[in-house]
Amino acid sequence: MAIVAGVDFGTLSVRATLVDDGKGPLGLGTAEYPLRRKREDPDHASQSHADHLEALTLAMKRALASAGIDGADVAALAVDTTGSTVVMVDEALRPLGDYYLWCDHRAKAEAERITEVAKAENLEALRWCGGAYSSEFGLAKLLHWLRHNPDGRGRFATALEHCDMMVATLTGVTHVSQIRRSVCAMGHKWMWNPRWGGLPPQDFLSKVDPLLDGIRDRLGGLYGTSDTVAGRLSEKWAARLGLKPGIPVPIGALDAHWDAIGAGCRIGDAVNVVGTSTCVMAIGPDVPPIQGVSGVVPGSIHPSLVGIEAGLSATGDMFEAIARRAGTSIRALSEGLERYRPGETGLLRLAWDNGDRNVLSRPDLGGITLGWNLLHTAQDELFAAIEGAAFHTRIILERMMEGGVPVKRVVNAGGIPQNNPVLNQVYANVLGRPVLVPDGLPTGLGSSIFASLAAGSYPDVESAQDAICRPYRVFEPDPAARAVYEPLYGLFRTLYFGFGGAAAPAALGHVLPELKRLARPRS
Ligand SMILES: Nc1ncnc2c1ncn2[C@@H]1O[C@H](COP(=O)(O)OP(=O)(O)O)[C@@H](O)[C@H]1O
Ligand SMILES: O=C(CO)[C@@H](O)[C@@H](O)COP(=O)(O)O
Repeated sequence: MAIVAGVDFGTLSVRATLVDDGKGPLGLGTAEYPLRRKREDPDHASQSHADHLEALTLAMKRALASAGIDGADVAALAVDTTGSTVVMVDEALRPLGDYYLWCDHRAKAEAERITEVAKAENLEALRWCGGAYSSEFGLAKLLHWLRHNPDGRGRFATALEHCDMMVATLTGVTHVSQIRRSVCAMGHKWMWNPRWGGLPPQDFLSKVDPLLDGIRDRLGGLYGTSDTVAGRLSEKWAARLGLKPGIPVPIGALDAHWDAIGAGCRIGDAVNVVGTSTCVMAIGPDVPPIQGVSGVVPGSIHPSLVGIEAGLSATGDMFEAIARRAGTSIRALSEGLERYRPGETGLLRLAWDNGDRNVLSRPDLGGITLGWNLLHTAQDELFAAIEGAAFHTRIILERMMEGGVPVKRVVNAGGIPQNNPVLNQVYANVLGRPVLVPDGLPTGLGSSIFASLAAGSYPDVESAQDAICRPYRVFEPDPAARAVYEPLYGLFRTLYFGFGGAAAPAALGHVLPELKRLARPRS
């Protein structure tokens, strides 16, 4: 048994969790970093490598202090991050600018072009990412950068997912030829899959845009699952983090994937990782591609199973925006939420404030709240937004089940379910089934599980989960809520597919994009 460190880079902060892998969590440290957004361009969301590194140093220091242990006793370190969060680098892995964060939607035109050519070429990879390539995904972001940075192209060597850049930095990689890449990040966000020999063929990529000529080679490196050790903690980073040099660092992964493992995910479970956004995660031995579900990838969540990911592009940030607009905090606005009856507000809220990730894949949609009267409050809107996130999650879960993913248990993981019991109860009522919530789950527990595998404490994910995962608290559905939520869900579906443009006739699908177009500044 060993003490290990699990690092989890979220949207606004990094969390370092120290775990005794035979006993449980010892300490936690967090540190925030800025997210750069622009009111004049809501699609822009960026972060800097330097800010990430500074925050990691601080978070680890805080974690060691809170655990009261000597950093020299930490036997392994693992890192997960958001994604597709992409940075372009030169040959020595120096950033050529800031990261395009996962929620950056500047690459809409590039994503549409990739989807268009993929459809024309009948590219198999498109089916495995749900039938549309997203502006949240890496290839679109890379092409956007190439199109908009003609002066940087000469120094461009490759693009890296945040998890791969962190692992490369911490293990002292100084040249692109030594890069290790995460099958999880590259599989879900870059159409990498061993089924068709890795990335999509170069002639497809060149057809998308000649700026992508030769890109397949530039996205090389050793691709691996997270049970593979990527390297050893460098002297420099051991000194900075207060840890021992030479400890193993496994190949990284996307945050929600390891959060699912940390929440005890097994075959038959759907894990809703509810945080800034929501990722709905499941695993299976053999899963077909599912229309509208933006990723079915072997080895992503669990190294030897197929991982399925779908989600909502806004959740906690939508709640926070409701509180901010009302001049208050989410904590204050949440007080008294437990007094609401299902559907009491008379409001129906679509969680499209950051576009739709699944099942429509439409970043051009915007949030809707329907049913306002003159007496409604911000708290009413918050409750309706929680119900809306639950309805949207139900649409995704139903699509997954129709696609052949068995869902026997629903687990709520991520940061919000730990702090908002009302949300868990609403989810149980809307889904009409029990919702399990790991009791006292520290963010980063999943990351510790992969650190523990790298330390050699356990032979496989399941035995590490048995030792490390938390027991569940169960939220049972209230049968009386069903009478309200069933008809309300019917209305929600009508709105969702109506304004999402997928219903026939698609009479309303143009309304939200048109609102956005008219809001743009005129030249
Ligand atoms: N009590 C709460 N109820 C609802 N949302 C909350 C609450 N506390 C924090 N949030 C939201 O949770 C999000 C952060 O989620 P978390 O899972 O901690 O981080 P991340 O998504 O970065 O991994 C923020 O958008 C924040 O506004
Ligand atoms: O899309 C993924 C993972 O695939 C996430 O990184 C992204 O939704 C952001 O996650 P968080 O909401 O910060 O937990």
